[in-house]
Amino acid sequence: MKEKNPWYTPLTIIITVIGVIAIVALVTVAVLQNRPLLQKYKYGIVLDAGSSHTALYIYQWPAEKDNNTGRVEQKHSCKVTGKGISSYAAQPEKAGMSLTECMQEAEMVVPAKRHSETPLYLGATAGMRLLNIENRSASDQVFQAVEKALQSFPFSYQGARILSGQEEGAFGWVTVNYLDDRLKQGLETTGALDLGGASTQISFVSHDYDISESPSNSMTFRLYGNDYNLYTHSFLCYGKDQVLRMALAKQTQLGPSTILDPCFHPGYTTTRNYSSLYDSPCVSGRRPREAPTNFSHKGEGNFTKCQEVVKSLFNTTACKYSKCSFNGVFQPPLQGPFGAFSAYYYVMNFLNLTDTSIHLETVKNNLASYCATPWNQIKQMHLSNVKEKYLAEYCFSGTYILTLLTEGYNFTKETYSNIKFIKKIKGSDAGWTLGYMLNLTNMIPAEAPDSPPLPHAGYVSIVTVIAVLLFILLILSLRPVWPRCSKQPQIV
Ligand SMILES: Nc1ccn([C@@H]2O[C@H](COP(=O)(O)OP(=O)(O)O)[C@@H](O)[C@H]2O)c(=O)n1
Ligand SMILES: [Ca+2]
Repeated sequence: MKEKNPWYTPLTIIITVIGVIAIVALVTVAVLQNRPLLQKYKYGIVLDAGSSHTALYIYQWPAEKDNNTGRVEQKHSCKVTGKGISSYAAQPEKAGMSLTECMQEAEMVVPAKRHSETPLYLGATAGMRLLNIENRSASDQVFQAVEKALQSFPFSYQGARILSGQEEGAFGWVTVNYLDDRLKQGLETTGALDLGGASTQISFVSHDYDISESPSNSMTFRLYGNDYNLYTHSFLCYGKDQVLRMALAKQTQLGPSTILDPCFHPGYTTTRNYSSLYDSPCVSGRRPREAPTNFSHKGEGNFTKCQEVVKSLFNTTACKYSKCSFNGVFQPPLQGPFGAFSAYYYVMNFLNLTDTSIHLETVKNNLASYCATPWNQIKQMHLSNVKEKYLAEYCFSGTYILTLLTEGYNFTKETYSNIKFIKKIKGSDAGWTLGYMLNLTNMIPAEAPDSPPLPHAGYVSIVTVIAVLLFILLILSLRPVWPRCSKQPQIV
């Protein structure tokens, strides 16, 4: 008689079928549940309300990783037409209205279903700091108008405020080092140099120095499990537009109706208005008595003399600390590489001077010959692509940048090459906005995130193998009779 195969009982067949279905279901759930959500992003919007203009930045990051490992990147930027919000002091509603176009662009860029969860921040810098000093109620009204405008959009509005100089400097440093992947990996950090129109910031980590010498210049962070003692300072009125005012004001004190300015090209001549020159807390103390309404501003094109004028705006004598930059401000010795962005980049890029491996003397000589170039020639070469107002000021701005770096911050001909003039890092603009958003959304954890114990594929494989093993075990334990064998089988 043919022996009946004991495996072919109805019970084992049913169990096998159920088991196979269960395993398939288990693996499918494991795969679906943990599948990386491709192309799903979250968004954040930051408005940088600078002294000269406002810019909107949209950031995005993978939706499932917002808290630790996800990389935040700039998705879009929009430059608001017109001047900075502080210029609307006399008609605040227009400050709000000026933002409309860029905000509408943001509505298009951020997918509609993410609008309501997308945080929206506005941070104002030195232009509003100055307006706040000069006219508190005008600054409040500008913020009210801006707030009203921003709240009319479908995003999650998180407020508009003036950043302190320390915040502006520190968040710029966070941005640069985050984008360079230096924080997560605990690498040596890069210092940040930011030049605006109304203020300028320097921030760097100095290891072997006691930053507590000047507590107002120090910020401590714990990021990804590493501690940082950051030195940071913001010089109000030392952005390039306010420094130009100070330089002009200094020179008008000598002869009130005409200035022969070494920082402008030979042949340059324009009529300027005294009231608008002195319309800033940075210069209001210098207003000459009995000044005429206008003065004539003529260019001389002399780099060396221009440097003397700029140097005279730095007080390098008074210092109550072990070491100072200028104006009695503490600064530890410079350390490590530096990234110089915003107006540092715009100016040096226009002047073709972004290569810092070139000897500092050569850089100065090149700038000197640019400054000495007659204004007509400069206009012929560049007026087609650069606004006249900007074009006229590059000699001054270049001279200011070199003087600030060397006489102000004490970069030498040896350390000058540690500076890199940058605009973007991996597609995102260098500036304080990204660092500000990362901080406010808690996207940089204090401790290093635990890396997942297994990659996704490994997890799915292990679940599958274990399920199959359990299933085999179940079948074996339920087998009716073990054929031609009296001993228990051994499972290997
Ligand atoms: N393409 C550009 C854009 C801005 N800039 C200058 O960069 C500076 C930006 O300063 P900002 O508006 O951020 O002012 P702060 O509030 O940072 O002091 C201004 O002096 C602008 O004139 C430039 O030189 N070229
Ligand atoms: Ca700025």
